[in-house]
Amino acid sequence: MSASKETEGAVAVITIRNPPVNALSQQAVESILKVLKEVQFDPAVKAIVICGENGKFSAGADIRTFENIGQKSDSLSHFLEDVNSMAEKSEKPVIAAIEGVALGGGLELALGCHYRVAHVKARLGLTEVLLGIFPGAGGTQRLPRLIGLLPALEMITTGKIVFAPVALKLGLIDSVTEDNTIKAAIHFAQNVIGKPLESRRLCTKPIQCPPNMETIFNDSKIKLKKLFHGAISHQLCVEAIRAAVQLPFAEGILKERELLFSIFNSEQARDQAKARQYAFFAERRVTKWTTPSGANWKSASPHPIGVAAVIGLGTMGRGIVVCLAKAQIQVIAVEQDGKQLEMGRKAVTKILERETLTMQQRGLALMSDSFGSITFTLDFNSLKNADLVIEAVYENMALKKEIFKQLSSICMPEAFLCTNTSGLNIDEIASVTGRPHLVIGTHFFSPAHIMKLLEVVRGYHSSPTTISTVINLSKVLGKIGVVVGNCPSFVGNRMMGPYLHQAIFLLEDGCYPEEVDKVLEEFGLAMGPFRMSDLVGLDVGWRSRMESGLTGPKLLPGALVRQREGKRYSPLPDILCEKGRFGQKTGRGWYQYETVGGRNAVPDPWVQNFLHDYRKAHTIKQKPTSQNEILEWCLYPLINEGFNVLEEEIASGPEDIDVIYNNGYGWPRHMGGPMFYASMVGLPKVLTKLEVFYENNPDIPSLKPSGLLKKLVKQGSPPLKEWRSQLGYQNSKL
Ligand SMILES: CC/C=C\C=C\CC(=O)SCCNC(=O)CCNC(=O)[C@H](O)C(C)(C)COP(=O)(O)OP(=O)(O)OC[C@H]1O[C@@H](n2cnc3c(N)ncnc32)[C@H](O)[C@@H]1OP(=O)(O)O
Repeated sequence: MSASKETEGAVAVITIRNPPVNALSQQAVESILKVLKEVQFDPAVKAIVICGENGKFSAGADIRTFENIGQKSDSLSHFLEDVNSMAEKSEKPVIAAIEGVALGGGLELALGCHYRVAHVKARLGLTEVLLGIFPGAGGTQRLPRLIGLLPALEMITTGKIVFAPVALKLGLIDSVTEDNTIKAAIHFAQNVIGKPLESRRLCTKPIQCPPNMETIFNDSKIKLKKLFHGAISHQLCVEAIRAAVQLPFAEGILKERELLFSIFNSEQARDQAKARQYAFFAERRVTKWTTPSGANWKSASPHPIGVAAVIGLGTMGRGIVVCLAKAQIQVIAVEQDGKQLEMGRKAVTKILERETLTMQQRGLALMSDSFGSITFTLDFNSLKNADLVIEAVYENMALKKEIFKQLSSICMPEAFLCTNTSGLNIDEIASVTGRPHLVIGTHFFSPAHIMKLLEVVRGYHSSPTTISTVINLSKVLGKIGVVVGNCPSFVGNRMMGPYLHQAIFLLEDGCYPEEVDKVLEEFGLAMGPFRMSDLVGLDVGWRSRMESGLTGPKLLPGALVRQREGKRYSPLPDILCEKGRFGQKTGRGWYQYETVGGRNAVPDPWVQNFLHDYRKAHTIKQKPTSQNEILEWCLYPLINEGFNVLEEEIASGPEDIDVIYNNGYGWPRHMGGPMFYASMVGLPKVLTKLEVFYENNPDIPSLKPSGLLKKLVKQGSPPLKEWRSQLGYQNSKL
């Protein structure tokens, strides 16, 4: 961990060294300061270049040192600001040579420099807000002075990262190079030696402000509240930028410091920051997968995938084709039916056109011919050329088995066979092939080209190489792959089950869909259970319940309306479906919509009357339910199922579950994920509540507290990072 100096003629090159990402620890900043002082006083040095070792400028503060967030991170920011200020005041030109990343404190350091030269592929951003803090080393004061109020407001409040070409357009950097960045920066430095520096010092620059600033700040706060559901740091960013506009630079720096300090002083803001930092490391932790049999990320090497095939061009298949093509993988897209194939081709082309436009807007000159080529075909035999096949037909075991039987004989013997399913048994599908070790589940989330999560479902026979290949593929696709075990509905949907049932029981007991949704959305979930069900389509669950005989023609005669095999059952969603209310797709569901396919959910008086009549018909007494009761009643059973999933070794650690929920189910990152949330609430409290719920509702088995939860409480509720050791897995490094 150091910064070193070399000289190239009259130019001193300071290199930050702290592998793997040149994070700015206390020691690293001390070292930069020391070398910077040294070169300031060296008469032979006429200009200074600052760069990072191994193609990365700096990923900002060392997040690992934030563990006990408080004064320490606060003073680290002040310290970095001292360095920034020294660079800014230097009488010799200081040039940041940005390769790879300049993020958070890394970009703040670059803003203290007089000039910035970046490699064309470099990424720049003030990402602090995504870790629950905000730029505290002058970033909120310098960025608006450099690129203007509105772009700075957007970058700082959302943590948006821009590529060098966009940064150049914004005026964030002065030059872009496709060649050696350090050499380009040295050359740049040589050209500016002796030129006046006053106009290059951001601390002296006025901010160009539009006249309606107050409206801009207020609108921004409202927008951020909706977007980030009550996360405090985003709001504070706006206040810091307001200070940049209203105060002289030095006072603005003091205000920035005061606001940052307020995060460390508020328990709620501190918890949100802890949760976000946990979520960051949890995403890295899940790449180091393990299975109960002892296979792990180190024990297998992934195979590269040059050609991938997708079978079925419905909504999921189309999205999967798009993400493979975007990753420049050659795709064979197969359909059974000519009309479906044509519709699929058109839909994929349309999405890729939109993606091209977005890429261009983001400064990535990626034209459609830079996507992997796609062959649309009805010919199943073309699958013989694929390294990996993803079957994405609808959820029907017989159909999937039929397809896998064919794949087994058509595909290369070493080809990997994946099934995109949200809950079917992988082993049953693998059993019809002659290569169960190469079969694995890939549960994509809709829309597949956008959602980051991929549940990678290991079957009993899936080999470590197969797991490793698909996890690697998920990274290539820009997704986060989480390895999970094979059980009905896997991890995410399995935990959703009790949550959705609980929400529906609340309707029987006196709540309305909009009331329940409001509580969960205020908690931070992207969508409450009823809006989400309307989006997914109520018919999906209805079909599956009919299939399993819970409702419809297969229901055994004499079954009670509100009970199945002695367990509480609510027929409410079945009745809605019988009335043709499938959600957004029919314009009616738990809500009403302005049109068929509309998205704006409006409370429906029909639903209210229907619930009223239903309660009356079943003589259910309406119970008043507080917001807190709604929250606990819905979330604690979801968490409880998470503990069951851990106990059964379906997920290998709490981080896996949290990554799944943060990236696939709209869980608010500033709440860390359901398991992290449970650890913050306190396991004894969750357990006690579940015990009371179960005692009062013995006909709801999902309320029965999980054995693992009880065990952890009995052991004195160890911190989350120790739960893994209770499962026989290696200890978490978090
Ligand atoms: C002196 C401080 C003064 C002011 C304070 C300012 C506040 C901040 O700067 S907050 C930090 C802001 N920085 C970020 O948000 C960047 C976070 N990192 C990333 O986004 C990515 O890691 C990446 C830099 C884009 C690299 O991505 P990738 O190539 O996919 O590799 P990863 O697997 O993500 O990371 C590799 C390895 O590095 C660890 N790591 C990354 N960033 C940091 C960091 N800032 N601090 C500490 N460690 C970091 C990451 O955990 C990985 O470690 P493993 O042990 O291999 O898992």
